Amino acid sequence: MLAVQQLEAGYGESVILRQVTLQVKPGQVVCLLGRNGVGKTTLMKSIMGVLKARRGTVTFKGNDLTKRPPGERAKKGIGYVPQGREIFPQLTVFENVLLGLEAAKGKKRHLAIPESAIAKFPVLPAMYDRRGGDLSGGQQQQLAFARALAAGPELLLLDEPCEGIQPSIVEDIRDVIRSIKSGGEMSILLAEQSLEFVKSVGDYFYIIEKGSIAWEGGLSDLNDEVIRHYLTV
Ligand SMILES: Nc1ncnc2c1ncn2[C@@H]1O[C@H](COP(=O)(O)OP(=O)(O)OP(=O)(O)O)[C@@H](O)[C@H]1O
Repeated sequence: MLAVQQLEAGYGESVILRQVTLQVKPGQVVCLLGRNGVGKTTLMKSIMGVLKARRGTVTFKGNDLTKRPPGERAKKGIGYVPQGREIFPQLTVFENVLLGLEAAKGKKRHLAIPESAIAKFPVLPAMYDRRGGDLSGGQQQQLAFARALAAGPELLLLDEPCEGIQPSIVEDIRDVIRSIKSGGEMSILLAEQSLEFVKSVGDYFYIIEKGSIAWEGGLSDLNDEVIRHYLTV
């Protein structure tokens, strides 16, 4: 479904990602692990097209999207929940969710937020008229998640969704990921620091070190030695 081949990306003079190759298959939850600053967010941005690839390719459902802008990737079915959430603080919760839908489907007169996106976050409708910026961090995370789901993506990029979030909302997010997974119709690429969390939802794991894939494997391969070697700080 998603194939990243030999990707190189960076900022200004500095090259951050080198020869990154990974795959996400239909229905899979694939996790990106790695210590702080190794390039997980840079990879997410490159897949979404927010950051241009310098070399290599990003292919989604057989289409080469490497040179395509983020809006076109969204229309093709890639949803993105960025690190730090990036909701619009001055807009209402409703408008924020609607923007996700518009981004992917184009402006239409009678856009309606799909029930399926909101049903996963039942706290949101009661907050529709509140400004996004007035929500707690956890509520904003749920809003960013719902905004991405509103577009009906086939692949969801989730960048550290649990970072700085209160435990009850982390549990909600875990439940949403599990329900998406059991639905089998969406794939997820998840960057997350919490090992406990990724182990509870992930099917396949990539560990990044200094901008390159240093290890990959299934849940049973992600043993204490691998964790000590690549992930312990
Ligand atoms: N806008 C930017 N301009 C220049 N350098 C950047 C920029 N964003 C990130 N970097 C650098 O790129 C490297 C990789 O950062 P990135 O945010 O991708 O790592 P990460 O694995 O997501 O880290 P974390 O887990 O802390 O979020 C870091 O050295 C960082 O300082």
